[in-house]
Amino acid sequence: MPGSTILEADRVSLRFGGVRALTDVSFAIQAGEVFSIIGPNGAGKTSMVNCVSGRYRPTEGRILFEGRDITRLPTSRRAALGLGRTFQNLALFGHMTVLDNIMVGRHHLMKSGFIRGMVHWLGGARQEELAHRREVEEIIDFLEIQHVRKAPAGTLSYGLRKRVELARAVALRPKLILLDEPMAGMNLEEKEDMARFILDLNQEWGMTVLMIEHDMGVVMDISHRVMVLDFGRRIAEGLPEEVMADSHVRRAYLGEVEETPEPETAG
Ligand SMILES: Nc1ncnc2c1ncn2[C@@H]1O[C@H](COP(=O)(O)OP(=O)(O)OP(=O)(O)O)[C@@H](O)[C@H]1O
Repeated sequence: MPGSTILEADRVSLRFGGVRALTDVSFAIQAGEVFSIIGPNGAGKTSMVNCVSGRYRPTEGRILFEGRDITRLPTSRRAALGLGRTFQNLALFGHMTVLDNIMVGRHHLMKSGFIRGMVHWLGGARQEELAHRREVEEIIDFLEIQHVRKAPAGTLSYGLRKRVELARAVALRPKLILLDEPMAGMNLEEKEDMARFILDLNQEWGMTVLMIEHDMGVVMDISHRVMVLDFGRRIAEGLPEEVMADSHVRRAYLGEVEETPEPETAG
C-alpha cells in the first residue's frame, strides 16, 4: 500500500544547449507505488529518469529522496541510499555465470559500505560471503532463473538476460527501483513474466517502482499512477484510467483528434 513520499521532483528543468528536454516538471512518488512515466518519443522520459538516477543534473529544480535533496549527489551515493536501477550502461559479463554476475553486483555495493554494515554483525569474511550467497539465491529463486544459474550469461535468450539484469539491480535491495523500458524487445510471454515479477517485487518485497514503458497495456495493468510527458512538460498525472480518458493525453500521445461539433453561431 502506498505510504509516505519517497521521491519528489520539484520543478525540474533540463536543457541540452538549445534543446529543452524537460521544463518545470514536478511529481511525487509514494512509497509502495508503481509509478510510470509515459509519453511520445522525445518527450523527456529518459531525461527525467536520468535526473533521478544522477546521470544527468537538472539545469533547474530539485530531486528529493526520502525528503533529502539529492540533486547534486553522485550516482553511487544515490545507490547507497536505496535508489536502484538496471544498469543499461553496464552489460552483463557474457563469460561469467548468472550467479557470478549477480554476486558482482552485490560486491560492487559492498565496497560502498552499504551492505557491509548490514552483514558486519555476522563477523568474518566467510559469513559475509554466505550471507551474500543466501540473498542472491533468494533472488534467483524469486526471478525463476535457477535453471540457468550456472550458465554463462552470454548464452541466454534476450528475455532471460533482461531478467538477470533485473536480478542484479534487485540484489542491491533498493527501496526505489528505476526501470527504463523493462519490456523492450520482449515477446508477449516474456512481457507477461516481467510484469508479474515487477508486481511481485512491489507487492511482496515492498519495492517502490518508477518505470518508463512504451507498452501501454503493461503500463495500464500494473501502475498505480501514471504521469504523461509531452515536449518535456507534464501534461497529465493520475490513475491509469483517468490518464487514458484525458483529452490532452489522447490528443498528444495517442494522436487522436477530437471530433467536437463546431458550435453554431447565432445570427
Ligand atoms: N544527451 C543529450 N544531448 C542532447 N539532447 C538530448 C540528450 N538526451 C536527450 N536529448 C533530447 O532531449 C529530448 C528528450 O529526450 P528523451 O530521450 O528524454 O525522451 P524520451 O521520452 O525518453 O524518448 P524515447 O521514448 O524516444 O526514448 C529530445 O529532444 C532529445 O533529443
